[in-house]
Amino acid sequence: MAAPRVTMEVGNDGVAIITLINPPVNALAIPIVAGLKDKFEEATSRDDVKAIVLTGNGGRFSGGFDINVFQKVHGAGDVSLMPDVSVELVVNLIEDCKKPIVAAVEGLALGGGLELAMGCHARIAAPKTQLGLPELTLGVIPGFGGTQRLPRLVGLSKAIEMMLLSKSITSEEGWKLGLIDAVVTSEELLKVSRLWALDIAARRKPWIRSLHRTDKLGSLSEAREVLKLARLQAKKTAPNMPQHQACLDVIEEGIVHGGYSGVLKEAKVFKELVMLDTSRGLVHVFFAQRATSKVPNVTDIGLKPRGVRKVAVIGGGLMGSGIATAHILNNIYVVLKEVNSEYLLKGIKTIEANVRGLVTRGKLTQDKANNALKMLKGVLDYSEFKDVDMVIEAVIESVPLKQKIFSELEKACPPHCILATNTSTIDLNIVGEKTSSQDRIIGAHFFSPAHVMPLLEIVRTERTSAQVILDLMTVGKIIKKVPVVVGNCTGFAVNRAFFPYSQSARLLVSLGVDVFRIDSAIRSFGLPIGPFQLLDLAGYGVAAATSKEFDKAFPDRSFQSPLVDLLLKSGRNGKANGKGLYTYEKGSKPKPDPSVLPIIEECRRLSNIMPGGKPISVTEKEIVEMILFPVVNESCRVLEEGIVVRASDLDVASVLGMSFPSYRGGIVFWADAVGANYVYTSLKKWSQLYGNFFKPSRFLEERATKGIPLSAPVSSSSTSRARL
Ligand SMILES: C[C@H](O)CC(=O)SCCNC(=O)CCNC(=O)[C@H](O)C(C)(C)COP(=O)(O)OP(=O)(O)OC[C@H]1O[C@@H](n2cnc3c(N)ncnc32)[C@H](O)[C@@H]1OP(=O)(O)O
Repeated sequence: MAAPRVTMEVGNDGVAIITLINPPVNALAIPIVAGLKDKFEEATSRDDVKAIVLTGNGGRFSGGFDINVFQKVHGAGDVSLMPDVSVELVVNLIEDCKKPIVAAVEGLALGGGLELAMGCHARIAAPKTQLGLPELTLGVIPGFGGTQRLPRLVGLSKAIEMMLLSKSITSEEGWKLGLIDAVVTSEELLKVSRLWALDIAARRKPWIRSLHRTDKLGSLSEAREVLKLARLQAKKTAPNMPQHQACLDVIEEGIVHGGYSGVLKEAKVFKELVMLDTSRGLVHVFFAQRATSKVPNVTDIGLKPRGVRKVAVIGGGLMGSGIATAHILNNIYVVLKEVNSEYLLKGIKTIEANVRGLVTRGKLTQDKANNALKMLKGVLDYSEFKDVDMVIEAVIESVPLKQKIFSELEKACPPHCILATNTSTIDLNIVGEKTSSQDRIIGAHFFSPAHVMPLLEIVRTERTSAQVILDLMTVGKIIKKVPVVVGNCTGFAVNRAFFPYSQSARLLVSLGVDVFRIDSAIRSFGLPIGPFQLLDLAGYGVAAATSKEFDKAFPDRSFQSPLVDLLLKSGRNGKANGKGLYTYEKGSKPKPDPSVLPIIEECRRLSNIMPGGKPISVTEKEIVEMILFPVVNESCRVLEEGIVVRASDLDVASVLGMSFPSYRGGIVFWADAVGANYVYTSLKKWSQLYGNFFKPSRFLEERATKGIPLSAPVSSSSTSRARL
């Protein structure tokens, strides 16, 4: 790939076109920043240049500052690696330039890209250009003046919404708001921008420096009221993320003391934030998520994905209907098969409700909803299966039933058809045992609700063909999931790594720790709900069934708690029947139910593991560690066995599948930040006190004692090649 560069061409009309070239998104890498400074200096000093247009090569203006530099800053612990762009380039060379500068934007202008454009004196955009300041998702705030210029261009409330929610808008919306001066076709973009720049030079159009504007900010008291509300909101929605409050503080500085003062404070706060663990975690997740697209021997062997136009889903239960919804929403024709018309109707109704729910929440237009529902057909037999490209089986977890379905599918579907199962625990080799199509059998493990949760765990066996894996990865992306390819074992990567999560929580209860204190400690750590509220949500039947699978697969380290059985015996089934560890009333948050306390006492009596018969005393931090370190321990086994391609895949899977806080970078990244040796010594201590459940794995012990990070690659000789 050619080196990143900035070019300049001066036309006969006296307009210099400065172009960013750094495919694929024209990220503002250090050489690009240096190139921009050079070209703007040159254009300013040249007598033959009357005006300047700034644009990006290849149909994309810019995806923002080069996020690789953040990683370098994190690695070196040296913030001085960040160049001064905000004052030196955007204020001094662009906004204060004595020649007019117009940004010609197309495709996307995000982060630092949009900030460069806002420093220009006008912005012309091609249709549907994506405009946004998503820096908060990386743990920082906009750092090239965005916190100051965006409120001045679109108004304070809209700017806060765009920055705090990292929500981008289209160029059409941007034009209505005043961020964009004109929307023109892609073909006309440069022509119109050149003329616009010349018009500014000739004073036929206004020469506007965004930082100097105040007309959209409202009065000081109005602005303070908007900021106060935003602070309260951010406290609720992002309690553990410092960048939200920091962003509002910096905006306020500019409103009170003027835009330039805001720019200076922004640069200072940006440098503080980029060094925090929040930014380290979020930047790690950004790259980790993109790395999941690279699967050795699948995406690097020249295969081309085959189109998947028609998909059959077997089973219209909660999972099946969610999976069908995800496909029809993205224009893929779905045949939903059920065993009788009653179940089929129920499945179709669930899909309709899923789609309607998105319309009610403003996430889908009525038109798109109608079109999506047209892509669905319910059937009771296999006659429609003759031309499907993929089948996803989503029936109950029964081996004989799944085996029967797969041997029927082999006959009913065309030979190219992908045969996928949504099983969350059963070995895929067993599912496909009665077929001779092992190369087409693959796991498509969705997380509930399947049309909302972003993770798609793609499970391959040693016989699944690379083409089939690639095709499912491609469909996964089309239906807006993040596909993570994993190996075949009980629970695959996510449920396998996280099975100790609910078990350790139940073990703590048997040791005398309060159920609701455990949930609260886990919430404060950053998961949206604690393990017991999750248990209520999933239903006790599911919990009992999955526990059995893990007891069977890992008897040496599985903790068998009597809690779920006792709850079931008392007529409780969690949220589903409104009777769980919490009470559920319409319109109010779940409340701890004090009437479960006798059941918990009975559970402790039956477990009989409290040392000396007395509850153990633990801090909140110990609660979190006693629940999550066993997850780290199992993750180590997942890594050692080669169930995932790389450690960061498990980070992404934990964030997207288990809602592990993204700002902690995922389960393995977090464990490395805490320190493998600390995790190891803690587990060792607890295993001596409370038994084998906590016993450190060989992999953890080795890495901890040798001082090797858990995320460091596993040598191929120690990985079971059969899995990946
Ligand atoms: C000081 C400033 O205020 C700070 C900043 O500007 S921070 C940066 C703010 N910008 C962002 O957060 C945008 C991040 N990028 C994205 O959201 C998406 O990549 C996108 C919408 C631009 C494009 O999405 P899509 O077309 O799906 O491509 P995607 O696979 O994500 O990215 C393509 C490649 O570009 C890279 N890339 C994208 N944006 C990048 C950036 N800002 N810096 C470095 N690399 C970037 C990706 O890592 C990926 O690399 P790979 O092919 O080696 O894996």
